[in-house]
Amino acid sequence: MTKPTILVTGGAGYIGSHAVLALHDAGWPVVVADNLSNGRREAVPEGVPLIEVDVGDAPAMERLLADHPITAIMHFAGSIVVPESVTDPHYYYRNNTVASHALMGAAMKAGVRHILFSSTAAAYGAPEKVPLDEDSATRPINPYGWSKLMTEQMLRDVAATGAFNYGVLRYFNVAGADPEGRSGQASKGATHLLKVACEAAVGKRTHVDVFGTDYPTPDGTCIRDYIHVSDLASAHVLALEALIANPSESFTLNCGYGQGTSVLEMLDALDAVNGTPVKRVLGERRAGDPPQLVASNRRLVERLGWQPRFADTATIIRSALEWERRLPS
Ligand SMILES: NC(=O)c1ccc[n+]([C@@H]2O[C@H](COP(=O)([O-])OP(=O)(O)OC[C@H]3O[C@@H](n4cnc5c(N)ncnc54)[C@H](O)[C@@H]3O)[C@@H](O)[C@H]2O)c1
Ligand SMILES: O=c1ccn([C@@H]2O[C@H](COP(=O)(O)OP(=O)(O)O[C@H]3O[C@H](CO)[C@@H](O)[C@H](O)[C@H]3O)[C@@H](O)[C@H]2O)c(=O)[nH]1
Repeated sequence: MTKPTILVTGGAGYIGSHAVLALHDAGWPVVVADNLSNGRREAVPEGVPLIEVDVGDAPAMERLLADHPITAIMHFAGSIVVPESVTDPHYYYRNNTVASHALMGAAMKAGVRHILFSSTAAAYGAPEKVPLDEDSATRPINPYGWSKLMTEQMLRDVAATGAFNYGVLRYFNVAGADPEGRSGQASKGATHLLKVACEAAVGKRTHVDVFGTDYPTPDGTCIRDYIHVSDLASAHVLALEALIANPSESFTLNCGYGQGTSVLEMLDALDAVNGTPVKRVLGERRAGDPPQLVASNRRLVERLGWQPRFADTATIIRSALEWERRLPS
């Protein structure tokens, strides 16, 4: 039986492109909507239509949804850098919350039945204890987290009217690259720890700054739960199948492995994989960083039957490093 067509917003970006690969590999017809503000045309596989459009442009999205028979939307498009959200909150609310509102309106007009949304561990703020389950308090400490949490709330309220069902996936720190080398993180001026560290490891940067060494953690640096992007992509395919199979049910699920790694542990692990140490410069804290974020993934595993394949930190690092070596400067 032919599978229904899925619209992937932000499908030319890092995580979205891996979801497109996972969908494509599993035989789902896909259409990508991306304004290429941080995405790359080459990240979209041949044969997958890429429509260059801003998801906040409601009339344009209505036209797109009239032109393509879309059953479900995976909504990745948005702005992603926590400290940037602190310096330019207005932009973050516009590109994340307001644009999602516009997309939702277009989806309702077109009768789209399912929406899967990229949310974030930043919704939990600076939790006192980890691991975090989905019922943990949501008190963001930066505008990025709020911009996503507000979108979650809109989805919840609109879905309650019966317009569609939704899945909210709260990703913890996404890292690594497609094991087959077809995609990876490629944006210029990247700020994510492993990406920056891999750039330093292959000589594209001189060093890695360690932002803060006085956090209340064992080695003083922030702890995060790094999840391989391809394991996250497979969670998306399972979540999509669940939304379609149970149209009256919506869900919110953490996506992480439940293992915390500090900044220094990550850099040590990279040095071990790479064989030569990357220069570290210990510095001040960065704005908006919570000390630790670690997921409980019990609900994701139980509800979707998710089985991660790349949870080993060295595996994540190896894939990121291989991708970085092949990526032109
Ligand atoms: N990377 C992480 O660790 C992480 C963690 C939690 C949540 N997320 C969320 O996952 C999603 C994807 O993140 P990513 O890391 O792949 O980032 P990315 O920047 O690589 O991908 C985002 C894509 O969306 C596009 N885009 C941005 N604004 C748009 C708009 N208004 N209209 C159309 N396209 C637009 C960009 O061009 C880009 O291709 C984001 O919503 C992000 O908030 C990421
Ligand atoms: O050059 C760097 C970059 C980062 N860090 C630290 O490394 C940790 C992780 O930072 P980063 O990789 O930038 O990710 P986060 O700020 O934790 O945010 C990511 O992870 C969140 C979920 O936890 C997502 O919501 C965000 O979109 C995504 O950018 C933080 O303690 C940073 O201070 C450094 O010390 N040096």
